[in-house]
This record gives sequence, C-alpha cells and structure tokens, in this order.
Amino acid sequence: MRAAEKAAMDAGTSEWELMRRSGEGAARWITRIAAGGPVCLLCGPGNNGGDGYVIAEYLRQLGNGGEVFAPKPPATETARKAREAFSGEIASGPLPSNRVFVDCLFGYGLTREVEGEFADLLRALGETKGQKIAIDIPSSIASDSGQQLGPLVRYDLTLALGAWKRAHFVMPAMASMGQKRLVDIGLDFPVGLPRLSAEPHIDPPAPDAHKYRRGLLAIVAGDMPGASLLAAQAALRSGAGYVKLLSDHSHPDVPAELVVDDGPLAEALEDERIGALLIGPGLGRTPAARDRLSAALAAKRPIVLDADALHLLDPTMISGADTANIAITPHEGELAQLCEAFGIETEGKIAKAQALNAETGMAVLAKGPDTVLAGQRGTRFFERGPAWLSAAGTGDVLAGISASRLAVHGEAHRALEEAVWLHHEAARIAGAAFTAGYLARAVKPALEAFL
Ligand SMILES: NC(=O)C1=CN([C@@H]2O[C@H](COP(=O)(O)OP(=O)(O)OC[C@H]3O[C@@H](n4cnc5c(N)ncnc54)[C@H](OP(=O)(O)O)[C@@H]3O)[C@@H](O)[C@H]2O)[C@@H](O)CC1
Ligand SMILES: [K+]
Repeated sequence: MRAAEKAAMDAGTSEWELMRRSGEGAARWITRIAAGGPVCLLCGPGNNGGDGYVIAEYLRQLGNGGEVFAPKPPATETARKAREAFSGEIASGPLPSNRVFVDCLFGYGLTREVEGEFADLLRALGETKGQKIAIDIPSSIASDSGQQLGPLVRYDLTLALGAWKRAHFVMPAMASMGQKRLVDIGLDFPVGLPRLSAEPHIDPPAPDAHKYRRGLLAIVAGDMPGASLLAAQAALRSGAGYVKLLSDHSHPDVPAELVVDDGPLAEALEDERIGALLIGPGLGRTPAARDRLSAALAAKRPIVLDADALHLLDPTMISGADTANIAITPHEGELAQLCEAFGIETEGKIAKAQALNAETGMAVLAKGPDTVLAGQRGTRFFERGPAWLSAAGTGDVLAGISASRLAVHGEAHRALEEAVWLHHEAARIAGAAFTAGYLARAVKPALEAFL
C-alpha cells in the first residue's frame, strides 16, 4: 500500500487527495447505512484518523452531524489538514450507544499493542450497542499479519481503502470484520501481487465432447474406501466426463455411474486416456500405500495429492517430475509437515504455502477457514466459506472437485481455484449441518451457478 500510494503521489496525486477519496468513498457507504441516523466517529492520531475527520465533515455537510471522539490530536501533516477542515467539535465523556460507530483509530500504521485510553475506547466500542464499521481495518488488527494487538470488536462492516490487506483474509482476524467492501481510491498496483480470487467461469462441455475429451479422472483408492468414494461422488458432479476408482477392494455401495477397476494398479495407470489422477483420501500410510503413491506419481499425469498422500510425500518422489502438474490440498497440520519434509522454515500459513510452491513448483492450496492458494499464477485469497464445512469428509469432497477440474483442463492452479468456489457454493446450497455425502451431491447445483 505504501508503495502504491507513493507511486500515486510521485505521479502528482497528493496524500490529501488520497485521503479525501478514502474518506468520501467510505462516507458514501456510511450515509447509506446510517440513513440519517446519528453517527459516532473514533479518530486516531495517524492518517486513519485523518480519514475519520474527512468522513465526519462529509456527514456534517449533509446535515448528519455526529460525535467525534479523538483521544489524541493528529500527528501527521495530512491528518492535521483533515482535522482543520472538520468544522465540528471533539466530544468527551463516555461513548454513547445506539449509533452507527465508525472506527478510525488505527489503520495499517498499527505497529504495537493498543493500550491505555485507546484500548479503553476499543473496549467501550466492543460493549456498546450499535452498528460498527471499521475503516480500512479493525483498529486492533495488524494489517499485514492479521495479528490481534488489542481489544477485539465485532464489526458489521469493514471498508478496505484502496486494496485488500492480508489481514482481510486470514483467521481469526477476518471473522471480526463482518461484511467487507473495497473503496476504490484510484491506485495502480503491479501485476502478480497476491489478490482476492475472482469468481471463476466454468465452461460447459464442447459441442463435440465425449466422455474422454471431457476428462477421465482416475482415483487411486487405498485401505479405507469411504474417503475415496466421497471424493468420487464429488468428482462425478464437477465436470469430468468419466470417473474411475482404481481399487483392489470391492465396495458394496459403489454407485452405478462410478467404474471400479480392480486390476493391477500399474496396468490401470498405463491408460493413455487418463486426464488426471487423485490419490490420498483413504490411502493409508502403509508401505503398500507408499508404493501406490510412487506408482501414481510415476504415471506423470496431472495429479491431486491429498490427505495420506501428503503424509507419505517426500522430495525424492517428485524429483525430476513436472511439478506444475501437481496440485496439493493440505490442511494446516499437513502443511506444517510438508514444510518440514521439504526443509522449509518459515512461519505463518501464507508464507508456508508460498514457500512450498516456490521450492517445489507444486500448486499449494492451504485449506481451512482462511484458504490460501499459492500456485503458478500467484497467490490467491478467498472469502470465508460457510463454517458448516468444518465436518469430517469435506476435505475429501474438495479433493474430488479439484481432481475433476484438473481432468477437464489440466491446469493445477486453475483447478484448485475453481474447486474452492465450488466447495463453498455447494456448502451454501447444502445449508446447515450437512454431511460430506450431502455436500458432494450439492456440487452439481453449485457448478450450475458458475456456468
Ligand atoms: N498514506 C496514504 O497515502 C493514505 C493513507 N490512508 C489511511 O491512512 C492509514 C495509515 O495511516 P498511518 O500510516 O498514518 O497509520 P495509522 O494507521 O493511522 O496509525 C499510525 C498512528 O498511530 C500511532 N500508533 C501506532 N500504533 C499505536 C498504538 N498501538 N498505540 C498508540 N498509537 C499507535 C502512530 O504513532 P507512532 O507509532 O508514531 O507513535 C501513528 O501516529 C491507512 O490505514 C488509511 O486509513 C488513506 O487516507 C489514503 C491515503
Ligand atoms: K480502523
């Protein structure tokens, strides 16, 4: 943000102009929400506080004056200018209730724990009744890391200025922000920066498609068939034309549309028509499971690795492989373990995913309530999916969707990005308290939403 703002300033746009755009852009949201009702602003000493004075003056001009609380005077030149342009008074005394509260205490300049009168004010804000809006970022959250540095307030709305910051998409910070909206202030950003995933468009099958051209997905099953069956149920509904289960075991509850190949794995993997492979769900961690993983990787097809395959994976297994064809879907524990296996020493989920991608070339989907993708096209963040996804088997469904998309077009990064959207949409459709099997069936109407 600082670099983008500096570039704008070097090109002739003053900091004051950027603050004016920020404040007025935010104020337009606030006037709609307040609908003429009273607004209470909290202004800090930096430019976040400066935005607050711009908002306050904008509201005054509309005849919608409110209280401004500011424990400290402005400490930057531009914030001072905003304060001078504000024609109202600074309030004192306890924080009122039943207002639209606008928190402009700290933005991305928060560098240390919030204490003293600022902490008291945030605590009071947390306890009072009313709608709460954070300007740029909640004032106790560090914008680069999402680390909580003071009393946490639950906001109804967070208005990000100019661009999303990392904290807008990491847990637990993002859970405190309520709805999130971006206020454009006319900044340019270099391409290739981490960004929010854009909603995908999924193509229907081509007019001349047949089942192989649409994509043959082979799922390598292991000792525990339930997980690979769940993945297959999701894969059947995610676009692939043909889904096959490569399994030694017989499964009484295999649906008729799922083909089971119980022949020798090596032979089954020779099928030239296989568009993608999935291995991991229900694989087990035995030496036989490791052999199956090695065989699957040796087939040199686009492949999704999940669950047990991630526990078994070591650098020797992918040395010399075209790792751009490999998509992995670790949860937090699996990500930590993979980093250890690949000698990566870095802290934090985003940095770990990025380092693993940079080190190995694999597309890494670090899944969880704050999913992040580090792939061939860069880093992507996602809006939070429904919390009902925290159920056993939903990861198998995600792996099945990812592999099905990979079988359709063969692009690892794209497959994982599409899979997150489909998974979240399926969860929304499935509603509350769904099972993984129910979720897998909801992938069909979810896919229809992206056609
Ligand atoms: N730059 C631009 O072009 C634009 C920026 N914009 C806006 O500015 C925001 C960033 O502004 P910023 O950099 O001035 O930082 P900000 O978040 O207001 O806080 C810094 C102040 O707080 C202080 N402080 C820090 N931690 C503290 C603590 N724990 N407890 C107490 N004090 C603490 C710190 O003091 P110091 O560390 O020097 O003691 C300093 O005085 C950004 O989020 C956006 O809203 C927009 O207007 C668009 C144009
Ligand atoms: K703020």
